Amino acid sequence: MDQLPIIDISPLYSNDHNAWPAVAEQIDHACREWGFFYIKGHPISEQRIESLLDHARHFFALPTAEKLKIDITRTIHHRGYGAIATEQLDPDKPSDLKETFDMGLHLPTDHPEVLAEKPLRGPNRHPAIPGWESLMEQHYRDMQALAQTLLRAMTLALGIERNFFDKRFNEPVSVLRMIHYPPRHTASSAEQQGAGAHTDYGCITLLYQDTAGGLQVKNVKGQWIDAPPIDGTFVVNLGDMMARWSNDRYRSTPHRVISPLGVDRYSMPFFAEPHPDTRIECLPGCQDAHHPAKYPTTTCAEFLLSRFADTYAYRREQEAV
Ligand SMILES: O=C(O)CCC(=O)C(=O)O
Ligand SMILES: [Fe+2]
Repeated sequence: MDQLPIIDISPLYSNDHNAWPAVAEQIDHACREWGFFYIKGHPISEQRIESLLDHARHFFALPTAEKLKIDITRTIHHRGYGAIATEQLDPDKPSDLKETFDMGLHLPTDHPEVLAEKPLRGPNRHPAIPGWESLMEQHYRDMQALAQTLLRAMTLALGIERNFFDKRFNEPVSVLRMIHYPPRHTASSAEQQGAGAHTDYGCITLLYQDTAGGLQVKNVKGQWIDAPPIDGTFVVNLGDMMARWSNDRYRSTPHRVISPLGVDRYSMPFFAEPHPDTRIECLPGCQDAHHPAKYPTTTCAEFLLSRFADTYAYRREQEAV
């Protein structure tokens, strides 16, 4: 148990639907054993990734005042720039040494859900970098499609209808994030983590990481193991909402990022989450007389908001007033 599985998902993109069960079985196994795996054979091109990395380097190198024009803490929509130490994923450690850019499904200001001030709904806030907005919006759509392909494969093992997730991921609250981890300069500052130990909140996360390394995953024995960068892959992991949905058949596994020594690190997670009103209740195939439903029903938005409040001090303050 010291190496994460690597799953070739290219059969999911062939016309031969007989090829699906073998991939679905590998995914199901990885979700039960690890809650973490790599995928290769996905349709996101290397050229796309290079372009995203160029844009990320450009954006994070801007003066702080410029980045703060889209400060995430000054909007109710949870989009834009999060400065260093905005998040503290591990409450027992210093705040995270990272800066972030978040975007979601763009809903215009006259959309009924935005007018009604529904949490997590709203317009995106992009920096004024030529080509940025179209690149990011296209990548958001492509990552959403990739996530839904994986979810469709998961339905085979979960014993639910093939379009179960597709129906619930209409107008999703998925988030595409770019992260810059500045280097720590001495080995003695190991306490300072890029991202403190945490589990993800949502359903399924698809992570691109560059070549710097530093991502670690807790295995079932409680040991931290490296999840090193592997060319052409995404790291996939499940979050707490999927653990609840599946009645803990699938694991939401703790992970963290050790700040890189002497180099910058860039990563891009895509957090796939359903429509905010989706009821998160034990899937029919995940309960029986011996395994009753463990968790009360919640909704996607209710659950995510409660978890955000744990991570962001500014959100706790907003809720207190
Ligand atoms: O940057 C990474 O490699 C992981 C980030 C992460 O775990 C998160 O943002 O939830
Ligand atoms: Fe995470």
